[in-house]
Amino acid sequence: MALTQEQINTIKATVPVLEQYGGIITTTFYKNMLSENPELKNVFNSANQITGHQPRALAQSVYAYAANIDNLGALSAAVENICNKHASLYIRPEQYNIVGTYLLAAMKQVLGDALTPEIHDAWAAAYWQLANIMIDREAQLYKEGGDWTDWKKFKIAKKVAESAEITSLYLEPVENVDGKALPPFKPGQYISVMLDVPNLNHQQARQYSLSDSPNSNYYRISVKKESGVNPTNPEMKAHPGYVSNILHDIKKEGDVILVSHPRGDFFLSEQSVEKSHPIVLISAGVGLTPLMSILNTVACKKSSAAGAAKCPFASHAQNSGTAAPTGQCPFSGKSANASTTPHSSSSPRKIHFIHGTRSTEAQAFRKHLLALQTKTSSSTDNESNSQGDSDKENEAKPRSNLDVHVTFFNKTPAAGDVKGKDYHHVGRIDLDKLDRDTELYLNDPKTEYYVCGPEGFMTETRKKLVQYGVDVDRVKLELFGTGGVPAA
Ligand SMILES: NC(=O)C1=CN([C@@H]2O[C@H](COP(=O)(O)OP(=O)(O)OC[C@H]3O[C@@H](n4cnc5c(N)ncnc54)[C@H](OP(=O)(O)O)[C@@H]3O)[C@@H](O)[C@H]2O)C=CC1
Repeated sequence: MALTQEQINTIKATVPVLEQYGGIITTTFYKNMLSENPELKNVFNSANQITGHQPRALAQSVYAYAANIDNLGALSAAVENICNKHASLYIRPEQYNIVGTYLLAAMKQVLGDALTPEIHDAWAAAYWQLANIMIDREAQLYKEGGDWTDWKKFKIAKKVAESAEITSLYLEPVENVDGKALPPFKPGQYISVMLDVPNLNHQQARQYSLSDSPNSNYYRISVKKESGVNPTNPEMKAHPGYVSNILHDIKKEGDVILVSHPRGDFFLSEQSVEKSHPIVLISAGVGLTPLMSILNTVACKKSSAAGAAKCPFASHAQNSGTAAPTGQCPFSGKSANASTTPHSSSSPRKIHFIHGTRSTEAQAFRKHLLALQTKTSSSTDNESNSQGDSDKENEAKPRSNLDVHVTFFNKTPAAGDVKGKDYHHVGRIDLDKLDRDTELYLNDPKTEYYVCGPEGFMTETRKKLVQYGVDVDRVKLELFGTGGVPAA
């Protein structure tokens, strides 16, 4: 039911209180709810409880809700982000009862008599207004997921080290009994992975971006091993990294884990895959994972349009070792031989992959990225290249209607790294160091920018692009770690 004007006024009047006490309220809320409902510890991220990230993110969301209570449209992107995350955790409508009860009780506990019955009732109505919007959206997402309605068992078919700290896991469904292909996903989306965490005596779920283009046989995630925790040492409780360390150190090829349906509101749309405007993919650290999926998907699509017999770019064709799908452009599900895009005769589509890392050894997918750049560079179209790639990589060289350009920022290049090849700029990513027209494609009013990495990096990058004159709608940030509400 819609709020009355009086309730809206009451909620708005509490904005300054939330600014001051929001963090204490949400910390109290999580503490009480999780101690009295321990089964919910499987759902909430324990590391984020310890670091305080989760209460902070919720406080930020509650504050944003109150501030926009008379302009809910301003929250739709954040709501979509959170609903996708909820759906990837199989949150159910009945869990909204528990959350609502404990949230209002925490307000009472922290604010005492200042929470008058009138304010309490206004907040109860506001809570259920939002909860119902979210329950409806999540029901829709579950429906779109078809018969995949709960966690599914997947086997770790293969583990591949991509850098000193990032390892890819190729996940194949165990229960694919009816021979159905894996449902496709949109490049940029993530799955949740659920594991037992022996230290905590409960399960934990984490979201990981899918890092390869969609295909019918497996999902690939590429996981950074978060430092500072030893999953076999029960003393090491107060540090993030429970799940990533188990995936790196304990889970082996052949082991089975639980996986959710792909979700997420950060993706390259099918229309954008088909179009020809430039794309700039900007990542820091392990934030490159969803952008690898976007890159490989566009590369696959373009190679299929150019008539390559099979997709030569994505890992399912190059190095997975898992059952490789044959001759399929997986995003479209059409034969790779079919010339499907309207752009095959136009100039190559430009993609610039800009990536920043702390060091050379932290750089994942470097060989793949450089090979893709060489193979697609417009000047080397179907000619032998001069960068000395392996025979296997040259074998796969398609006719190129794609022009991939790669720029590495590296804070500490290794001895022997060659500037211009192994790295291009020393330091953190700095867009001012790039040419506005030939590297950022600011001269094309349709260029899209996809940004993923630490939150400060994403918001600073967006700010900079907007300063350059880019319309904010063309800058997409992956905000799943922030509940969709980034710091300003
Ligand atoms: N799908 C997704 O949404 C994913 C999101 N992420 C996000 O990526 C982040 C972590 O990635 P991780 O590899 O651990 O990152 P790191 O802490 O290793 O940082 C990676 C690089 O980013 C640089 N960096 C950090 N902050 C900024 C900034 N404000 N401006 C420019 N450069 C910056 C770092 O520089 P320096 O060393 O100087 O700090 C470093 O070179 C997490 O916040 C995670 O939420 C990661 C994976 C997937």
